[in-house]
Amino acid sequence: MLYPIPDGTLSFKPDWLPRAEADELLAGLMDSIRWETHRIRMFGREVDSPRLSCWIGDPGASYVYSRTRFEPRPWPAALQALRPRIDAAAGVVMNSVLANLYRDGRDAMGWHSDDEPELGPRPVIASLSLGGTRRFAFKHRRDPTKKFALDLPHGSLLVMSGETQAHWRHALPRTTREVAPRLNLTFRQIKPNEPGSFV
Ligand SMILES: O=C(O)CCC(=O)C(=O)O
Ligand SMILES: [Fe+2]
Repeated sequence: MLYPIPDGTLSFKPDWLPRAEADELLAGLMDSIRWETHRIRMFGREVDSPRLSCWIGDPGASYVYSRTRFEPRPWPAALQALRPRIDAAAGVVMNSVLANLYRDGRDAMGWHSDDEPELGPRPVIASLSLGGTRRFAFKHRRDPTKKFALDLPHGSLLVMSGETQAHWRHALPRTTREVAPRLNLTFRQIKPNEPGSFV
């Protein structure tokens, strides 16, 4: 269903993936993804990102993030099987996914927009959440008084499209609450011919 916001397009399905399937996918991906600590640039310094990650995609779908180029790892079978349903829900064909594992409430992601050149203008990003519910926050880029947040439960799908990345930043803040580990998958379409990417 549409989640109305100014200057962007969000669609949110809290129970997109049936419970049993979400449970099975979470367990399978915990084991089959090669989790690593990505290095990111913060205030001009390289630091470990506060989460585990893996860049997965079709050959050639490489991605520059925080000035580091990531070559994609191959799709685990369980994710490969899910691709047609993600594509159908998002209305575009995805060729890559950033997997993030937030081990506890101290793991987080800072404010950013997914506006890298290789995503092209008005990117469609489909975010599937598995595991512990965490709060996902939005803040308008020009008017920080415009802000909101939504809880992303196990099996939910959030699709960000239209002008969302151009006008909003988003973050997954830390929390002091007891939270179960959370696995998030942001499916993307890398455009091989956009400046910034290489094939
Ligand atoms: O974990 C999340 O829900 C957000 C991840 C995210 O923003 C990203 O991968 O770009
Ligand atoms: Fe993001």
